[in-house]
Amino acid sequence: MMSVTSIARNKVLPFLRKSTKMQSTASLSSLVKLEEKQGYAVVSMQKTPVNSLSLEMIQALSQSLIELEKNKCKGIILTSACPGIFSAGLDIREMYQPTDDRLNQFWSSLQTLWLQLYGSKMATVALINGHAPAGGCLLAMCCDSRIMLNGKSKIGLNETKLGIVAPSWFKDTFVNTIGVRQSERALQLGSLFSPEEALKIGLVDKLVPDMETATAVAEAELKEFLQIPGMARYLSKMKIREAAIKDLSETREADLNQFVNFAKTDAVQKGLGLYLQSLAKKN
Ligand SMILES: CCCCC/C=C\C/C=C\CC/C=C/CC(=O)SCCNC(=O)CCNC(=O)[C@H](O)C(C)(C)COP(=O)(O)OP(=O)(O)OC[C@H]1O[C@@H](n2cnc3c(N)ncnc32)[C@H](O)[C@@H]1OP(=O)(O)O
Repeated sequence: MMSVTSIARNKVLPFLRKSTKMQSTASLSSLVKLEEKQGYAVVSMQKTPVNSLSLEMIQALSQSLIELEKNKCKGIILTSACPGIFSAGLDIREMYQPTDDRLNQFWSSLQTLWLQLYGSKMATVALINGHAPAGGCLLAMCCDSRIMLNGKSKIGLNETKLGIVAPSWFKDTFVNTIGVRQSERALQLGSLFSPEEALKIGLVDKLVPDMETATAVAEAELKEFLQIPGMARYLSKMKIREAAIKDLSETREADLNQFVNFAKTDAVQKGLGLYLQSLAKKN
């Protein structure tokens, strides 16, 4: 007879059967630092300067989650070692003038990472210690709780500002976090929120004034989640998330084709080129 655990796993984790070509652990460890603490781990993204999510970075995060779950880790704090930046989101250079093979691997790896983190059995807290636009915001929203450092940083799904569209599973994650009306408005406008605004709409759960407080608050938050019986906590989380997870699990190929076709259109390529130029001009 199947246990509750295996039923849950079969129901929401079918993506784990699909393997993507992974880099060796050694070559990925320079991008993500894992610090094991008592009963949990701190996962620090350390791809300078802005933790952009390149193919290698996405795979490094995926690999870290696989290893932590294999080691029966119960919870993580996801944060950044890059000053002032949580993550600048997807590496725009991966989408600009790409080769077909790399673009396919890039998107497929991102799908896998989302399925892993959004559907993780571990308790997950994002310590957002800097900017978190687009894919950076997505990573944070995959966690169970978000603690953000107060200050000048911004968080949100700003895709439309780049002339691109957040895919359905980004939208689903957003809606599950802040609700339909706020998502509809913010997705269209590509809104980036200050920490205070993000707190007000429920995009983050707590603000902290400095890093020392941030670490203590993130640890306390994680411990609160870990005090709940693990299976009850996980299955409750899945009640909210499983429809979105099932949807992407069943439509990965179509979602990949839609992304690749969309990303390669002249309009998108032109928009991404101009956006990259505008980032470079800043410096
Ligand atoms: C029709 C139906 C369609 C259905 C839909 C189908 C498919 C969907 C298709 C597409 C969806 C794709 C989804 C994308 C989500 C994303 O994540 S897109 C990325 C969005 N990210 C951003 O807009 C952030 C851009 N960066 C910044 O705003 C700033 O860099 C910062 C994060 C606020 C930090 O500022 P700071 O001043 O500290 O640093 P710099 O700006 O000087 O940057 C340093 C350095 O890093 C480079 N860089 C920054 N961000 C990125 C990035 N995201 N990717 C790659 N490179 C980045 C920047 O260019 C600088 O480089 P340098 O000049 O060489 O030093």
